[in-house]
Amino acid sequence: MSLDSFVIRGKKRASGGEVCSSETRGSGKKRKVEDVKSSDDKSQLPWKKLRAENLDLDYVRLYSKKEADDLLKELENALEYNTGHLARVQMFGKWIDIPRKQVAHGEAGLSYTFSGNTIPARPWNPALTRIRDYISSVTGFDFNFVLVNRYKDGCDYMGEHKDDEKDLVQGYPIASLSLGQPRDFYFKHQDSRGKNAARKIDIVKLELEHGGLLLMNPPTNQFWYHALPQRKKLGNVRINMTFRKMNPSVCKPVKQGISPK
Ligand SMILES: O=C(O)CCC(=O)C(=O)O
Ligand SMILES: [Fe+2]
Repeated sequence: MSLDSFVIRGKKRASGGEVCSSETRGSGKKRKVEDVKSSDDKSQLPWKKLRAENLDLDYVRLYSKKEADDLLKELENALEYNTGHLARVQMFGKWIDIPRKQVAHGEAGLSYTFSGNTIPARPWNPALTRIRDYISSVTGFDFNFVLVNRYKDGCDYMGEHKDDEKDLVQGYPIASLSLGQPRDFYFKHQDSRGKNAARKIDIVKLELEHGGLLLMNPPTNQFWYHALPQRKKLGNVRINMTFRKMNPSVCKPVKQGISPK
């Protein structure tokens, strides 16, 4: 893969669509991308390293087109997504339907709390287990939880957020595998958000390809927000899986029927 397909340089991309009002654009400056030496312990894959202040990412095209096509098909058949209250989040005190579909799988008893909601892990299925184990073998990190997001087309999106919740093991990478429609993805430093930003720090943009694996290494999620913006002209499905290491719940289960003293 060429460096140019990793770093989004221009405002408009060939695959880009209608510009949405919430879209954020960077300076378009090319950032430094280093090849990781083949002696690196992340296997012999052609990883690309992307660095900025307190941002540390690794990216590789993990699956071939044929492998990624087959996996996407398998997951489309195997996965069922959350509905009802599990498909809602709280934004500025209001409950809204998430603009995509979502489900979590993982070890029994694990759950993920974010934006006012708690998503319980369903058991691992064969496809997710295979993908998890392959990612562990090439990264050297093990994961006990995966959050799956399905974007039916370019209208579905994920807003700016940091994956820094308390139930994540601190100092551990998050491995994000994408299948289907390639989509733009960006990182914005917390000090450079909003009109009254304290600093001006370039946005880091990349394209997440079919079969592409992005490792978000610490301390990235402490300092940088990330988002998958709308691209309304894109019509195809995309599935993203973020493999995570979660702490087992530290809270004791609530006893039913006993009122607090
Ligand atoms: O779909 C994506 O690539 C973004 C996923 C993500 O940021 C998340 O699940 O926290
Ligand atoms: Fe995220």
